[in-house]
Order: sequence, then structure tokens, then C-alpha cells
Amino acid sequence: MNSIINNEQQQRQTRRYGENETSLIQEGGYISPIPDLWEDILIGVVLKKPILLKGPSGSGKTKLAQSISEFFHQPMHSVNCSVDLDAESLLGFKTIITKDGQTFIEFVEGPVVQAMKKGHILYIDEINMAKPETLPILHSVLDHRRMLTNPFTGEVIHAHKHFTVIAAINEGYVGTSPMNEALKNRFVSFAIPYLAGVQLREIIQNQFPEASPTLVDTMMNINEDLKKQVVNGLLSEEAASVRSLLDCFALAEHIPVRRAIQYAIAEKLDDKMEQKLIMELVDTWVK
Ligand SMILES: Nc1ncnc2c1ncn2[C@@H]1O[C@H](COP(=O)(O)OP(=O)(O)OP(=O)(O)O)[C@@H](O)[C@H]1O
Repeated sequence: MNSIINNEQQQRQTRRYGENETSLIQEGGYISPIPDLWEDILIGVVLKKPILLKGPSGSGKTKLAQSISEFFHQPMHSVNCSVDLDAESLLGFKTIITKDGQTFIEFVEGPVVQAMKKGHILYIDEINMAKPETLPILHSVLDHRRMLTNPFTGEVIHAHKHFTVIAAINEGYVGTSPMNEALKNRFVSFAIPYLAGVQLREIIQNQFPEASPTLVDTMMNINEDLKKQVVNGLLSEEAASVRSLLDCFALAEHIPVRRAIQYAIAEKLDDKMEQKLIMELVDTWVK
């Protein structure tokens, strides 16, 4: 096992990486879809590189960030980006407080400042949904300087040695804009694909131990067919989403499988032709 990860984890907790690794599932529940991906990302974290996770909706990006947080016993602060995201939502804001009859102005620290000072993980979700002019405020945080001059207080903040930044994007989605080069260049980037094969089976069996082997086989076959049609360009990528598949299993505990797939996969897509194609594929497996 990679010693650089071991050393870092020992600094932060007691259990050694590599002990008790009999399951594909990491602490926090993440399963790596590609051999080495999990470990390569951990190395990026240990080297204090900002990590960019690129993958479709429901591919486990948030789960991966939570698993890193559990692995290093490091709390995580999340920022959900939108066009309304501003410097105050990132850094914090001033507020008036009254104490013992006196009025003060106090600065309430936002997620970036808290994570930097406490050495926590900062998770920036859908970073490409933010307005491009909002994020340059983070440039000095994300490069070798690892510092920030808070424009609201003038305070110069140097990041704690364990401070970690993980960002996630769904590329090419409505409402997203391409990340500007200067921002993207500060990250090391990892493509996060959907789970397939034994890894997918493992997560299903872990979350739905009561599911019959027949149901698991059927759903795995349907998922494979959906993936083929995604590759053929006939279905959008989310048709093969792991989140949707897990939703199917949850529903299928209570309603017939066909309806479960309709609600959890087909109806989530906007295109009627795609919905029809999904249900036709399902009908070849579910009687
Ligand atoms: N590789 C994986 N390992 C463990 N769980 C996974 C994995 N991929 C998907 N999941 C499960 O699928 C669901 C969705 O995962 P998650 O919310 O992390 O996706 P996401 O990529 O962050 O999605 P979005 O882009 O829509 O926010 C969760 O229940 C998660 O446990």
C-alpha cells in the first residue's frame, strides 16, 4: 500500500490504510469504479492538490468526497454553487450583535474560512454553476500560496496544513459554463464514471441485502442495456445513473419492478422518445 497515504493517515488517526481491506467498499461507502482511482485521489489529497471530480449525475462524486472525509477523519464543509453564489456565501458576512447592552459588528465565518482555519475539507459542488467572476477570489487559496486576504475584514488567512479542497462538476449540463482555464488549471482532475460489473453488484448487495438474486441479475442486465444505448447516443448518460438504479431497488421492495424502473429511471428523463426506449428495453427482461 502506498506509504505516502499511510504516513498521512497515521498523522490524522490510528488505523493503517490497507488493514482490513477485504471489501471493495471504502470507509464512507465509496466503491472505486476503476482500480487505483481511490488511491490516486488520496495521493492528490495528501500532496495538498485541489481535487476536481468530473462525472455525470449520480456517479458518486459526493459519496467519494464523504468517504475521503471519513478516511482522514476530517470534517467537510459543503458549498453548493449557483449563479447566486457570492463572496459572502463563500467567505462569510458581517452582522450586528448586541451583548450586555452594547452593539458590536461581528464577522460570521463562511465555509471557506472555517475549512482553511480548522484544516477541514471544503467540498465545492457543481463549481461550474457559479458565475465565472465569483471564483477568482479562491485562486490564492487553490494554488501554492494556500492563503486568502479576507476582503471583508482584511485578515490574512494561511490554510491549516490539512486543509483540502474537493470540487465536483457535471460537464456540459444546462446552466453550467465551462470552468475558466485559470481556475481549472489549479486542480488535478479525475473522471468519475458510473459503477459497472462486480463493483455495481457489490453496492447493490450492500444496500439491498434482501434483494433476490433474480432481481439483481435482471436489473444488472437492464443497466448494461441502458449503458449500450448511452454509448450509441440514443439515451442520455443519466439513464445509467447509479442513484437511479438504487432508487429502483428501493421502490421494487414495494411495487412491481417495471413500475419501479418507470418512476426511478424513465420519468427522470425529459425526452419522450428516450422514456419509450427505456421501457421497451425493460420489457425484454421483465415479463
Ligand atoms: N462509486 C460509488 N460508490 C458508492 N456509492 C455510489 C457510487 N456511485 C454512486 N453511488 C450511490 O449513488 C447515489 C448518488 O451518489 P452521489 O450523490 O455521490 O452522486 P453525485 O455524483 O454527487 O451526483 P450529483 O452530480 O447529481 O450531485 C448515492 O446513494 C451513492 O451512494
